[in-house]
Amino acid sequence: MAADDQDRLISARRREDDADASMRPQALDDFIGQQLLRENLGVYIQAAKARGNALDHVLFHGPPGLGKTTLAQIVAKEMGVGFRATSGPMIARAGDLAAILTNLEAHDVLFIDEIHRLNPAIEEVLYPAMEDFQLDLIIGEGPAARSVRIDLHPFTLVGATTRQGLLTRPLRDRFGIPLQMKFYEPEELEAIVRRGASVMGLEITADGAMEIARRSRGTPRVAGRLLRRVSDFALVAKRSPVDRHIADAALKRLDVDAMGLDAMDRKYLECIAKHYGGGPVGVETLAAALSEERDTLEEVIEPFVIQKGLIQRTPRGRVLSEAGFSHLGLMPPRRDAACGQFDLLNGSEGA
Ligand SMILES: Nc1ncnc2c1ncn2[C@@H]1O[C@H](COP(=O)(O)OP(=O)(O)OP(=O)(O)O)[C@@H](O)[C@H]1O
Ligand SMILES: [Mg+2]
Repeated sequence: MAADDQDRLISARRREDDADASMRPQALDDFIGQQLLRENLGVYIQAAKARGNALDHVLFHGPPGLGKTTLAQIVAKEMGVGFRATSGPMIARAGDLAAILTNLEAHDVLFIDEIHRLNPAIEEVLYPAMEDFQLDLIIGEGPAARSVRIDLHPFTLVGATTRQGLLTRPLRDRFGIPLQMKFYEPEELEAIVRRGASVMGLEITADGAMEIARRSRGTPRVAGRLLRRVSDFALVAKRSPVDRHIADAALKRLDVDAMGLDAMDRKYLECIAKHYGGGPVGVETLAAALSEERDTLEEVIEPFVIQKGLIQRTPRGRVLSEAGFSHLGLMPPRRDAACGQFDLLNGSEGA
């Protein structure tokens, strides 16, 4: 992991700090944004409760910081059941999973974060547990080994992943309710910023909240962090309420640009523009050039810059779009229509 990863607002590494926890909405109705997903989930929960069943297994997938963990907790609260949380890399042995599963009460939610990082041997144990609420365990070793079957209470597995593509097919297929999280609209983030400000007891104007919202990478976690930093600048500068000017000044000092890209995002775009003539360039090459992990590029940086149309992912690698060049203040090179390559006319240094 690169040294400057510590300074990033979001990263591939988990960071559920206390500040995050205090801002978590507690009920489906308090959860802002993801409207369709939220409405559908509400229906499934209501129906499961009406039937007296455990909710079917739910998989949340999408970029970091969009509210997967928050929604998992809300599912348990709305169902009125217990909540147990673990993560893929934390479950080292089949016995660990067995201990967790046998301790669940009827209809409980078991939350497995980073479920794409589950060890394959443990996934095998999970399949019958998810499908038939049964656990098949091998006890003992060698000729004395025998298998035992344990019945489990019906439970709901809630999985979260930033990389749906890395989930094995059999695991993915066992989730009755796969839900994709999307980046948030500025208006939704504005509401989240206002709500956060009121939790913090901070006065903020509508345009101040909107300024932070627009520059939050479509991500509530980023909005929360930017709000806390802006609040620090405002406090020290003795400025209240927080308005657009103080927000803008603070965000500039945090090196967050008008579109919400941070220094690392821009370094990524500049690398493609200046060292690879706008691409195509493979993700491994980029990761090496930037001294970043490939996962960080794919999970954290690329989803947002792709959504913004700044780069395109092609079979031959990443390509900076015209919008990407102009965001960097560079002239987009002329594209050779025949092969879809950029030619290195202006300013680009080439590889
Ligand atoms: N819709 C929302 N409304 C208000 N706050 C939100 C919303 N979604 C997320 N948050 C806040 O954003 C922060 C991050 O959310 P959460 O931890 O649920 O994200 P995540 O998708 O689980 O991220 P990761 O993939 O990194 O685990 C939390 O502080 C949470 O309170
Ligand atoms: Mg999470």
